[in-house]
Amino acid sequence: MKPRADGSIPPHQPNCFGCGPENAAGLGLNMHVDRSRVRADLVLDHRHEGAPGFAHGGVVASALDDLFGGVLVMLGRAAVTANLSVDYRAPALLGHRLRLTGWCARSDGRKLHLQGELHDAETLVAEARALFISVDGDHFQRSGATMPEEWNRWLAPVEAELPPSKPDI
Ligand SMILES: CCCCCCCCCCCCCCCC(=O)SCCNC(=O)CCNC(=O)[C@H](O)C(C)(C)COP(=O)(O)OP(=O)(O)OC[C@H]1O[C@@H](n2cnc3c(N)ncnc32)[C@H](O)[C@@H]1OP(=O)(O)O
Repeated sequence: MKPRADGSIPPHQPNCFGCGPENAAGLGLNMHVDRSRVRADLVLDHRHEGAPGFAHGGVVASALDDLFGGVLVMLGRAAVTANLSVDYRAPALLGHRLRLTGWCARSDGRKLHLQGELHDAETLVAEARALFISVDGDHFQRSGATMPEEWNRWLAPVEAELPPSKPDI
């Protein structure tokens, strides 16, 4: 799996909660590569509500987690979330166009240190840091589900160091 020629990132799989077009309960993220970052717009609605008019914090975390899954596609690394930390800076308002941005801050063997932000126009709504750990095909075989064909090309262990993304572009 890799970004398409136009920079858009294909869904992880059709039923992915974050980006799968066939998941009626999903967030429907459409991600794309912008230089060394991944971006996506997100509009949340009453299905995602916590306090009245505000998005549930877990939904915000899910969106950032799946965005990091888009960074994996950009990097060409199969990995899973080991740790996800979110700082909520302002309420995420339902019906607003929110912008997600994610990038790889650094890597260390199997460890990928990813960072992301959620903005509402100029307002910083949330920022996240995550540790992802590279995995191979055996990790995903544990579910017993059929893997998408294109995942097979991803699922070789990768130990090589990745260059850090550029400081801020
Ligand atoms: C073809 C396309 C394929 C696409 C493929 C893409 C992926 C797929 C996308 C699906 C869409 C994405 C959506 C968003 C991403 C999810 O949502 S992923 C789902 C949520 N995450 C999980 O289910 C992961 C569950 N956890 C695990 O399976 C295992 O704990 C892990 C993370 C694989 C690590 O286990 P392990 O391989 O046995 O490694 P382990 O030796 O424990 O740790 C390795 C190193 O990491 C450190 N470490 C591990 N966990 C932690 C932690 N929580 N905190 C700090 N350090 C830690 C260890 O200390 C160790 O450090 P060193 O001793 O080497 O210095």
